[in-house]
Amino acid sequence: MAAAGPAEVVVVGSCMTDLVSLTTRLPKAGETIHGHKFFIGFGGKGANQCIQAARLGAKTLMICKVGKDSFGNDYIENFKRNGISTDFVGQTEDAATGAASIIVNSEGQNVIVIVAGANLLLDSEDLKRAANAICKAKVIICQLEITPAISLEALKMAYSNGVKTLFNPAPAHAELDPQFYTHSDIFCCNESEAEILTGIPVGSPEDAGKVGLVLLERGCKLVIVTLGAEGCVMISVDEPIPKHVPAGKVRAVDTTGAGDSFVGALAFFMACYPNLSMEEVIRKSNFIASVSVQASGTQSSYPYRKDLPQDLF
Ligand SMILES: Nc1ncnc2c1ncn2[C@@H]1O[C@H](COP(=O)(O)OP(=O)(O)OP(=O)(O)O)[C@@H](O)[C@H]1O
Ligand SMILES: [K+]
Repeated sequence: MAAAGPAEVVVVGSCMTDLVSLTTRLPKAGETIHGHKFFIGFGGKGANQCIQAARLGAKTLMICKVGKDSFGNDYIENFKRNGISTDFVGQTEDAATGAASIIVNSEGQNVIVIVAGANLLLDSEDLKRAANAICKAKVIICQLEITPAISLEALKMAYSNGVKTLFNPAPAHAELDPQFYTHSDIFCCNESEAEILTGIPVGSPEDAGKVGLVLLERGCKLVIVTLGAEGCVMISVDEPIPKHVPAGKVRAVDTTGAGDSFVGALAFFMACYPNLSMEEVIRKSNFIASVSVQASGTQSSYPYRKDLPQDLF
């Protein structure tokens, strides 16, 4: 269980239950087919990032909303098992816990339906109740799987109290409120999000550097563009020359959830090792995320501190 005292990493974001069916092919409209395997997974970008930060040893707190249903109860248990404070996990009767129904065929192609449900009912009142925790955190993480105005409100609350803000604009919206840029200490996106936000297609570290410059001009303090197996590119107001931080070579078996592992690790190292340079924080986060791609599933692939090389800490 987490120790007493304020949480170091606070996440304001989503929880989703993944309902996954494996089939040989995807069904056509109106068709019923039989799959060969079904499993339920814990997902949602906010929760994933919180779980990774907690498994590395940060004192974490989740601010989110689930339904008053069995998926919601199970999700709260999942947070508790990972040592995450659930004081501000609300349960509503007005919507179901967020769910992603996923069908994957034998070629690995998928169709996905997401019903955000209770995630969209997280509101200003919920943030006000958690204001003390937000303002005492070392790092706050927000994404876009809840109502964007609520993410922005949380970022502003944290920013105005000197809490480091880490914003992950996922899933990307082309018309992002410009205040997201000016209230992000760290703005971390992947290649496709980078393209949606800037119109610059990203296929190389050079392209990522161009994106970084555009996002600095929009007001971010430090931009990270993740590049899958290539690691990522960072650029900051203090050092406005793009720097490629490569990831180690590994045998990837399932890259699902790598981006959230990376963001959770970033928050952990920023909160718990404030004297590390950002380049070192990013190098270590690349390593953590590269461990996650060597195991299947999302949260199920996220490493625990005890299983990692101890020179990371
Ligand atoms: N094949 C890989 N080998 C090593 N590291 C990887 C690999 N794929 C991803 N990573 C690590 O994970 C980080 C995030 O990956 P990526 O840029 O693919 O994020 P993403 O597109 O948001 O991922 P996803 O949507 O699959 O969660 C990378 O910066 C890198 O550190
Ligand atoms: K994985």
